[in-house]
Amino acid sequence: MTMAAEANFVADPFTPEGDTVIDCKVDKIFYGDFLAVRDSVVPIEKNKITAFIGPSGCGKSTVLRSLNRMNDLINVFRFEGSVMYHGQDIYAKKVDPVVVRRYIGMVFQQPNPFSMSIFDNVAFGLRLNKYKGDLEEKVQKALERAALWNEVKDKLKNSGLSLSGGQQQRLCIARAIATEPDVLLMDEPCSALDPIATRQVEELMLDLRSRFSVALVTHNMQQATRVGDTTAFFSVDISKGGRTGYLVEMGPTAQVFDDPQQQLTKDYVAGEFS
Ligand SMILES: Nc1ncnc2c1ncn2[C@@H]1O[C@H](COP(=O)(O)OP(=O)(O)OP(=O)(O)O)[C@@H](O)[C@H]1O
Repeated sequence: MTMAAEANFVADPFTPEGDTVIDCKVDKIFYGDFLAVRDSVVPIEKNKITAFIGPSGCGKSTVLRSLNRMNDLINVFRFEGSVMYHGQDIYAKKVDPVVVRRYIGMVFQQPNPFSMSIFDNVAFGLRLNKYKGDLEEKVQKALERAALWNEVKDKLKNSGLSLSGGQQQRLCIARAIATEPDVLLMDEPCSALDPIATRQVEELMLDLRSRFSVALVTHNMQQATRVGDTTAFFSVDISKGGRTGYLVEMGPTAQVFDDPQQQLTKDYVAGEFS
């Protein structure tokens, strides 16, 4: 693809075969005057893992964080387009972003347990939501689903910060799923973990897929092929002197990696640029 073509390029929209939970259409995303992402249609499918890949600065995290209005916390952020969650526009005026995040939860790059006990970490969102049922049962279930229960069941009163990095990330996943969100956004959840902990979190993602729909930002192409059902490849358009991210290609992971439709995707998955 030539630079001139790249400047006007808009990816063919990907139409999944199954149900979608989020239909995201980015026209433009700005930070102040800076156009960070343009023209990207990114559906998130039900009970699948959608991996976002692409070179640094192409807007993967920006798009991911737009899916639950996490970027609203940045005052120069501006979103033009629509994010429909089960048909409801999450950017509509009457919508409370705190409620959006109850349905669309988030796990961050650095494990960030709160400075409180393992139990209280997992119970945090439930208490916030004034959960009236059996808290202990809920906490146990979330820790079991996060594949952490057996390692922590005898030390639930210990600080979450006393756990290893991989355990801390699974604790954060338990905290995120305890309130039973519908969608989990994961922003490079393994980048601070060693290979063994990474494997555990990847297996966990594959398990969680039966209950949740997952959107995952990853730098690691092998990770996208191991866990991604669908892959969205973004690139950065530098042709007009800016650095604007845009979607190049989206489809079933096997197709994006083995039979990419765009030359840019071919080069990227072949490791010819990063
Ligand atoms: N809070 C912010 N204020 C201003 N610009 C920002 C902000 N966050 C991100 N950007 C810019 O938006 C662009 C996209 O950033 P983003 O973090 O979404 O990319 P990314 O593909 O996730 O990158 P990486 O792989 O390096 O994490 C970059 O040029 C970045 O500098």
